[in-house]
Amino acid sequence: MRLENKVAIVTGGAQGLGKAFAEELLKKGAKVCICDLQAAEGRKVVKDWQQRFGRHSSMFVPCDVTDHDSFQNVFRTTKSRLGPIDIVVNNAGIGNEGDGWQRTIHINLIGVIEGTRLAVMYMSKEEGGKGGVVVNVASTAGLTPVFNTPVYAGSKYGVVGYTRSMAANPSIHEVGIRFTCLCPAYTDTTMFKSEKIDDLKKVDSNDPLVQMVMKAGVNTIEDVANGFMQLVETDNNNGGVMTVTKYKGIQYRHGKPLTNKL
Ligand SMILES: NC(=O)C1=CN([C@@H]2O[C@H](COP(=O)(O)OP(=O)(O)OC[C@H]3O[C@@H](n4cnc5c(N)ncnc54)[C@H](O)[C@@H]3O)[C@@H](O)[C@H]2O)C=CC1
Ligand SMILES: CCCCC/C=C\C=C\C(=O)C/C=C\C/C=C\CCCC(=O)O
Repeated sequence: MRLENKVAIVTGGAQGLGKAFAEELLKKGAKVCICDLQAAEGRKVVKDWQQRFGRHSSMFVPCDVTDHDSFQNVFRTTKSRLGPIDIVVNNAGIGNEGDGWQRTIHINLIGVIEGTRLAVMYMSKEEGGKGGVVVNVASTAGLTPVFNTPVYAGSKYGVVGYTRSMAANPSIHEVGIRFTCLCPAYTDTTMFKSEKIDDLKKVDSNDPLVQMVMKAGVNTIEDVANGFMQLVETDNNNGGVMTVTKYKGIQYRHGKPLTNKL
């Protein structure tokens, strides 16, 4: 897909991976709407982008992806201000495990399903849209057991299964949307830093969590953004599940993408 003048929505785009994904799209000439719970940060980021990429390059809409009306408003506003939507990146995610674990499922899995359904409503050729690509951000925790975060891992397994099943639709050519899944391993963002692995390492470098992180390595944000851009720009990867790990780089999992005909 050529990105010049394409219109993208990135959820959870005020910081971390979502912000980096949006910025890479802007560098290639796309127009981007980021949405996020963090309104002040989101507005600040967009103000900077408008100076660097042009006044009409980007916009921020406050949104909680667990709130249907608020999420639908993002799609409505993006279409009316930037034009028909081509790319949807369902990236917003959290890692609550104890009290509040249900919110992890609501944001990480139900929020992604909600965003994908809205993408189909706005982008499907069967609904008068232009087609395009959906990137659902899961994790390697959606492909391999992670003992310390079972709810988070369960939410991400759900994202992988849901996305692959959407891609397996026999009428995919009429829909005209590629459904893809991005699965990074540990990546150096606020979410990862909140795990305080370095502190844990000082106390006990044999701790099983420390061992797991050391084995997997820690991606830079740029490593993952490179994989993201490859997923978006490659036209024949419907159903593709891409992992990005420090020790093996960018790989497609589950063998070949389900169909390469879109
Ligand atoms: N950092 C890591 O090690 C990895 C992260 N991921 C996934 O990548 C995605 C992005 O994570 P990071 O950038 O690391 O995290 P982050 O915590 O830096 O950024 C997440 C963003 O999502 C927003 N957000 C959270 N809940 C929201 C909601 N209900 N509605 C709208 N926005 C909401 C936050 O305000 C924040 O701006 C997540 O889905 C995460 O699970 C996947 C693998 C590894
Ligand atoms: C309560 C959950 C908080 C965790 C949030 C912090 C970081 C998120 C990281 C991930 O999503 C990645 C998680 C696990 C990776 C696990 C193993 C990597 C193995 C890679 C491989 O097998 O190739």
